[in-house]
Amino acid sequence: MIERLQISNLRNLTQVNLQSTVCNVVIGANGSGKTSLLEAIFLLSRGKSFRHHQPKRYIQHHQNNTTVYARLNDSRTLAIQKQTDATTILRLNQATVYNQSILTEQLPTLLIDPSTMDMLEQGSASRRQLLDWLVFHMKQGFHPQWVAYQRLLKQRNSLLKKTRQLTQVQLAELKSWDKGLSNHAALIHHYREQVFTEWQPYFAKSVLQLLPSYAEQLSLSYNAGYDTHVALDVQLNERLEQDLQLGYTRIGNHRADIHVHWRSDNTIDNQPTNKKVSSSDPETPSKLPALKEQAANVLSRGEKKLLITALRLSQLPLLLNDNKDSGSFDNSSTSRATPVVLLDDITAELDDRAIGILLSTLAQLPCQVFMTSLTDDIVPLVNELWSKPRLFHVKQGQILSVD
Ligand SMILES: Nc1ncnc2c1ncn2[C@@H]1O[C@H](COP(=O)(O)OP(=O)(O)OP(=O)(O)O)[C@@H](O)[C@H]1O
Repeated sequence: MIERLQISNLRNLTQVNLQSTVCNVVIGANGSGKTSLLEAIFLLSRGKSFRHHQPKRYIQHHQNNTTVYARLNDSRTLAIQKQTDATTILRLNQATVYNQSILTEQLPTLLIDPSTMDMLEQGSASRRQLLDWLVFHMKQGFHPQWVAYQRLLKQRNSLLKKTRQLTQVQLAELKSWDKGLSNHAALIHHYREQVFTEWQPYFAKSVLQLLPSYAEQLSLSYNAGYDTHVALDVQLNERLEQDLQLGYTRIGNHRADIHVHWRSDNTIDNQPTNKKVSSSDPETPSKLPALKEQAANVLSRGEKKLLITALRLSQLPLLLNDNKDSGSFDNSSTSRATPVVLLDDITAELDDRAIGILLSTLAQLPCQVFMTSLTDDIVPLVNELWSKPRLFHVKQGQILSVD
């Protein structure tokens, strides 16, 4: 859990130094700097912003760098400095580290913000990241495989981009990369599939809480991005001509996706397709044929937000149970940090009932929460759910603790 947070030169946050607790509520007007505070914590955890990829966008104007520092309740310290040319300096317990994943492991952050509310309609990347967030934190072997896969994929794509006609030497090189890709792909898929299977009952439970009328109708599916019954290199070889025309690799783990499906209830499956259904036909069965659709095509905008909240929220108890099972909530130096949940302006996104369910679920879990809000309407509920929440007011980049 973050106990002390220091930020310098991130957007309008020139110097922030605050002491945080389990639940932290940050209240301020539009443009005061609330989201920037969450952005800083996310940056420390993930090495990137959830708003802009280029550091010069979030580094304060006329400054060369931004720094975020956190001291956790077990005295571990984490720090990141991003410079305008994207140079990154990372520190764990004052020692320089060269891999962002080391900080990510120490500080798992889960973000629920307005921009993630479109993930059902967007391309697969944000949904894949949703699954990979869990896989990263639950399966230690995943990240090195993913890094190695990405490296080979990049090499392959740059070759495909360069030429449409491979020389013998290039072909031999490509085949050796494909072999490597195939080995990493099998493991990446294995980890993802395992975690996906464990996730499903948690997702069903969250849907039951947040979208009870859809409890029987919504289900998740995972698409590996290629046919997992055949080795990836065999498929890449078969598709080589197409990939050369496209200039990139069309199939593989980098194309994996998760989908939420909606299925009508009160239905029958296997309705003969040649049978005309008519309500006046005495032979017409009382139930209608089953309908299946992507949930995004059926749910209202508000329901989609609830669904995305259910997807996110369901990940936490799974991760926390996994931590317990793997014995990592002990005092050893390898113990995982408490997950930090970043809720940006949820009152603008969700109705009161959903906010109540979301917050009461979070209050029961061993996680830390930072939430932002335009008004203090949320405070009575927070006071009911958490024993000593901290309240902060933000004004033009100045953050003041209320208590
Ligand atoms: N690179 C930058 N340098 C300095 N200030 C910036 C930079 N980028 C954005 N800002 C300013 O930082 C302020 C804080 O923005 P932020 O998104 O954190 O506000 P917010 O409190 O979350 O607002 P809202 O409630 O409207 O979402 C804005 O006024 C914006 O103009």
